Amino acid sequence: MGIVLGPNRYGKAETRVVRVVRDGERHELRDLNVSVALSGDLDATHVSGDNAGVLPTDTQKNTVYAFAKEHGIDQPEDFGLRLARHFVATQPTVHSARVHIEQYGWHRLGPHSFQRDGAETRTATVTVDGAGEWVVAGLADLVLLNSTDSEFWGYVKDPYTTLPETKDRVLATAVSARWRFASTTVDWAASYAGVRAALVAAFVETYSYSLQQTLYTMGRRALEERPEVVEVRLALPNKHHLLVDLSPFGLDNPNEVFVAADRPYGLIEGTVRRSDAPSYDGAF
Ligand SMILES: O=c1[nH]c(=O)c2[nH]c(=O)[nH]c2[nH]1
Repeated sequence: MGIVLGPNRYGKAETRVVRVVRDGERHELRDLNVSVALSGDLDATHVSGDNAGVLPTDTQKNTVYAFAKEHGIDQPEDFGLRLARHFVATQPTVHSARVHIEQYGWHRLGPHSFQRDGAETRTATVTVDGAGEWVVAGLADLVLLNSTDSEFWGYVKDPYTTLPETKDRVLATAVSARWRFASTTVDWAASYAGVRAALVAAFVETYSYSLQQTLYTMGRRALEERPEVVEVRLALPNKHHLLVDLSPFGLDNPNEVFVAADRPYGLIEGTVRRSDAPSYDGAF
């Protein structure tokens, strides 16, 4: 009984590309997850390890980033067609290219501020104990992004530091916030809307030198605008957007094409509270 190679394909899956179009103050944002799968005359690499016909998946990923810069991203169908045609037209061994794209929706909060569609959750935690009644409201997975007005520099450099300083970066986070009330007689709906609006406004309006600074301004603004709230606890993952080096392809990249890295990520956590209202861990 003989053994033969059956159907096969290969490619780079889930290239996360974020394209910012900078039209002066007003930016546009495209956020895609691109998966490429190529097939054709690829028996040799499987059967004997001869890679002469293999376009590396790393090259496929680079092509996604380079095309995002050179041609921009308008409709995902057009972007997919451009990529798929390119692989089939330029690689003699590739007879079929399948490009699957997920586009994440964002809506505008300001000229260069955006909120990811969907995903957001409202939470409520109630505790009744010997010390009293406590209500903590919150939200999770509120994904926000500023495509400019964020710097990060002046930090410690030790022998293991490689991070370049930046005067202009993308700042993005998935806000997890929980806030404690002074009493149990509150207009919960109005309060929730007010705290949420304060958190979002502070994120959008803060010119940021660190996510830590943004965290503090968010908590502070919620407390300033909502007297019924005494303590805000925030957890802000730094959803890193890393600038892609397009110079090997003769392309510049003035903060336009980014890798949206999912892990590892910085996690910035902090409490902002009224000085006359001590934290009460039992409520959270
Ligand atoms: O806003 C930031 N805070 C940090 O502490 C940090 N660390 C890092 O690598 N990048 C960032 N960004």
